[in-house]
Amino acid sequence: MEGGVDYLADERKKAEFDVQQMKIVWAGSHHTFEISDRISKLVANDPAFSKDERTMLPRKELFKNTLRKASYAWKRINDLHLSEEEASQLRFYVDEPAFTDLHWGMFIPAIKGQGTDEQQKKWLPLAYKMQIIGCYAQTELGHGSNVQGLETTATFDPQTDEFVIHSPTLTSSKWWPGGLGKVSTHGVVYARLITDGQEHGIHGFIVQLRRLEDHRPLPGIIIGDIGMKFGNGAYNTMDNGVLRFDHVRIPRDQMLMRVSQVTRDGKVVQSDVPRQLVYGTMVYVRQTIVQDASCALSRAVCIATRYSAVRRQFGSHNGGPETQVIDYKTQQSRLFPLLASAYAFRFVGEWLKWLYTDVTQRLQANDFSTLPEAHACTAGLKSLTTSVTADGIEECRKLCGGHGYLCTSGLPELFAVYVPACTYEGDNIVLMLQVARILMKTVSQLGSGKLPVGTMAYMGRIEHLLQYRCNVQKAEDWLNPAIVLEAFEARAARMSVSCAKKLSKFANPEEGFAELSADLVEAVVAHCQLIVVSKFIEKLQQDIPGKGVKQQLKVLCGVYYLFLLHKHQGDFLATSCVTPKQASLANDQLRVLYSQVRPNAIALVDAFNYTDHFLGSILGRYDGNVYPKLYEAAWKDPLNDSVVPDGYHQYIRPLLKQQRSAKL
Ligand SMILES: CCCCCCCC/C=C\CCCCCC(=O)SCCNC(=O)CCNC(=O)[C@H](O)C(C)(C)COP(=O)(O)OP(=O)(O)OC[C@H]1O[C@@H](n2cnc3c(N)ncnc32)[C@H](O)[C@@H]1OP(=O)(O)O
Ligand SMILES: Cc1cc2nc3c(=O)[nH]c(=O)nc-3n(C[C@H](O)[C@H](O)[C@H](O)COP(=O)(O)OP(=O)(O)OC[C@H]3O[C@@H](n4cnc5c(N)ncnc54)[C@H](O)[C@@H]3O)c2cc1C
Repeated sequence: MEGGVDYLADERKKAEFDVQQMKIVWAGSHHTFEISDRISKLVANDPAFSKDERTMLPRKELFKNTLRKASYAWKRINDLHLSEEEASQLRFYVDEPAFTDLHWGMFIPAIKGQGTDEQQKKWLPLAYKMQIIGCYAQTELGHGSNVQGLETTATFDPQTDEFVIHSPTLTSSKWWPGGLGKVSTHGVVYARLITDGQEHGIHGFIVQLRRLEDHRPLPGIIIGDIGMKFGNGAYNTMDNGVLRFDHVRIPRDQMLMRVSQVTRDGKVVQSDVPRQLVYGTMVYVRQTIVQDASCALSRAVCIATRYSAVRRQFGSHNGGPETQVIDYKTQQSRLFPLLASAYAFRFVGEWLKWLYTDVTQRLQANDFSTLPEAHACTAGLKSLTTSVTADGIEECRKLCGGHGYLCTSGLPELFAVYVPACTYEGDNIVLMLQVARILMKTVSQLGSGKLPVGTMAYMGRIEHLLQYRCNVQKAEDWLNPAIVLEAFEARAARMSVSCAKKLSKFANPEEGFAELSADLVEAVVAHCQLIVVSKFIEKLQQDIPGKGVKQQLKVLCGVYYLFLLHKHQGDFLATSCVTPKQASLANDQLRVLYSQVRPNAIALVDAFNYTDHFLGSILGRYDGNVYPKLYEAAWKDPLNDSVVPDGYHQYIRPLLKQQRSAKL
């Protein structure tokens, strides 16, 4: 803090709860708090990880700088003998998208999830030591969402016991994989398996792309970066790549063979694991993306909340200070639901991580029963949380007024880095439609005696939910979690049943599904919101120590669900889950909760425990010393290097001269 002055000190004194305990709740445990606190400070205090000039660097310099940081980070990880968990926290706090994200986040998980024990033994040690660097090369120029439509071929040649990897068309060029453009030596490449003239669907293959000696592409491989992306700095630190194969040969044992094997004589043998495991890496990453959503949203909310307490406009009485913009009810009604959503996503992310771990353990024991639930939850929650987060970051920018538009606010870059999360790892609408299929299947099986499980279990009480009447009579009734859960369950169930009824009127179900897809997406949103609300409520049933901590979380949970109820009151009214009077009472209660959040708002964002380095925002500085720092930063812009700009003599002077002579 500059000169030890904390301009937000008065705000911090207002807190009605133990912030240190809330930090532990946010982190998930004492252990994770200790690691993230120590590692974030380690990164923040190391000038080699500075981010100050990132948005001003030309692409080549920006990229080289990312390589420098990634290599330095790797050195620190080794020098300090960091554990896997600490190393991953270090990469997180370096806060710069890089090839390492895909190496650790997709290449290694793909080999772990789809490789046989033998393949894992061969490739993982090399990858763990970064003696090879890998990417996840699935998407092509012509197809991303439709994985079955990929065109790259892997044709088995029994003569040589090899696969021939080939890009038969321009549209079969791999396009987008992160780390591919300039760095990766290897890729898990997804291709259409062909043996003996027959197609056997999409499979993953480990393919070496560049020579380890001089980094040049191997024969038959064309490889490069796909070009600048949205925003300054932002995701341009990543070398998203293009890749073409001209009959590139790899040994047979480089097909990832956990799901299917190709024998020496070219026979395809299916294991007893489901084919969908080929998509397993995507399930894993979607789960991490939900956790990442709470990080990105909390970061934007932290900036907007602190700045809203610093910023004053209007309302001065007798020469006194003007009103802090955070005290405007409209500001609160835009900001506090996002604050509550950040907490909600944190807890649902925690739960999803548990679900994923559980599914993985079951898969190892050949129990595949929970795979559809894992697919539905990761797909649906990835879509819901990334959409809300992307919109939320932009809302936070607006909440910061004009200064939010400056790169030094940190918000434009955060938005630009974050917004592709709505597209990568599955376009949000495409994924919602996957969940819609599962929902419709669940509804259609309701009469069959097969009870729905997991997050769909509420559908098992369909009779009751279709007859349900909400019995809220006064505003405080909306603080009763049981009432809220039933209202959300009834809304989700009724929307699904309504879609299923309409669907049954179509002779061709696929045509019906396409025709009703917009309604189906709305039903999926209702279902996923129910999951988030229910996991928040479950969290509150745990023992949460610390003065006032649980109470604050109750308030935030209330803000989260009552805001959703208010925003989607059309759904709740149209499905007769609430009456107009009850919806109005919900909104009354929401306003009460906003006023309870207000004194705690700064402490609630302090609980994220973000360093100023990580936040990367003058508006979000911990000490609230915004104006002098904004003023200082302006002078550091390269445009201010000279008083008279380059180009003056060429363009401005002749213009001014011409106007003067015209006047004369
Ligand atoms: C703090 C943590 C920090 C970490 C931060 C992480 C952030 C990372 C940051 C940056 C990294 C960015 C990485 C981005 C990488 C990528 O984008 S990789 C490419 C991702 N591509 C996609 O996601 C493609 C999306 N498309 C698909 O997933 C599928 O093609 C499809 C599901 C849309 C359709 O597939 P299709 O084969 O046509 O399937 P269907 O016929 O519809 O379904 C057949 C059955 O399979 C079930 N199913 C589908 N997918 C899965 C799955 N993933 N898992 C399990 N099961 C699945 C589906 O329900 C059907 O089941 P039934 O037969 O029972 O009906
Ligand atoms: C920053 C970034 C990083 C990426 N990294 C990687 C990577 O490392 N490896 C990799 O393999 N890929 C990567 N990708 C690719 C990414 O996974 C795909 O772009 C993504 O899956 C979306 O597919 P698409 O581009 O084919 O979109 P499209 O499917 O072409 O989507 C276009 C539009 O069509 C709509 N649409 C498509 N199908 C349907 C349907 N059935 N019903 C209704 N609407 C539909 C979509 O909603 C969307 O509005 C990355 C992408 C980005 C942006």
